[in-house]
Amino acid sequence: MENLFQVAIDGPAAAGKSTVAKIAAKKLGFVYIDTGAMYRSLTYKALREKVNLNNGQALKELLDRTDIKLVQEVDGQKVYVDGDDVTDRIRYPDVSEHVSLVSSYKAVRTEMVSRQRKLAQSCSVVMDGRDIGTHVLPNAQVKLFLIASVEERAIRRYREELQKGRHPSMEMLKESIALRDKKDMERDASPLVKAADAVALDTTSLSIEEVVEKILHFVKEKQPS
Ligand SMILES: Nc1ncnc2c1ncn2[C@@H]1O[C@H](COP(=O)(O)OP(=O)(O)O)[C@@H](O)[C@H]1O
Ligand SMILES: Nc1ccn([C@@H]2O[C@H](COP(=O)(O)OP(=O)(O)O)[C@@H](O)[C@H]2O)c(=O)n1
Repeated sequence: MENLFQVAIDGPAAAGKSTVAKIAAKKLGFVYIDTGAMYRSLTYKALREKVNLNNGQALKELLDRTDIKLVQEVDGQKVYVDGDDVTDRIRYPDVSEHVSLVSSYKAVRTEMVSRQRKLAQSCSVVMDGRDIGTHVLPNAQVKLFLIASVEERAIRRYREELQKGRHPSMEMLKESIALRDKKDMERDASPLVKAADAVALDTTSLSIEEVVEKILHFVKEKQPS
């Protein structure tokens, strides 16, 4: 237990957190934990069950009867809600549009954080989100805060959407990314902010491989030889 290692990766939407976290975890033999997928899962279920998204207590009660599983499978990480594979569904625009509201409630966050800490109790992890370095894993040995210009982040999401056969408007993508960041930064309960001891990394002109290399370098520096 004492040798467990924690890498915390935070930052705004589409900065590349989950992409590099996934690759770094694989290279390190650590477990990758996508906390955004957990908030997205609750949002998806709340929309499906028509729960009032302005009622934090109702959302917390919904969470109490919701099983969320992050499972590493051969073809990538899958997300299951009450046994159903929702991996793709939780990335749809309706979920993206409402997830910042759902994740703004303290009662919801307290339960999510407790689940996230449990997941990190028995194995070394790379965990990404908005409050990992500041709140979920305050003692993580490596903390990174990934940033990139909003233009670059919109382009990255645009390319991703094209690959999925969708053709979104670049302006709308930019707007929705900027709006989600604003909501995440302005909420009262553990807002998106760089932890004082996190390293800020601007990935605007870095490749995925370069960012992963930097993460591995920081881990190596902190790992006892
Ligand atoms: N350094 C990078 N350079 C170029 N594209 C990147 C980089 N990092 C991530 N991407 C791409 O940007 C998109 C958003 O990345 P993602 O990991 O989903 O971001 P986040 O988890 O921060 O929201 C993905 O399509 C990913 O392949
Ligand atoms: N630790 C976390 C992770 C995500 N979230 C919320 O969940 C949303 C979706 O997170 P995500 O990581 O899937 O977002 P993307 O940047 O991948 O689109 C964020 O915009 C936050 O509102 C959070 O509040 N705290």
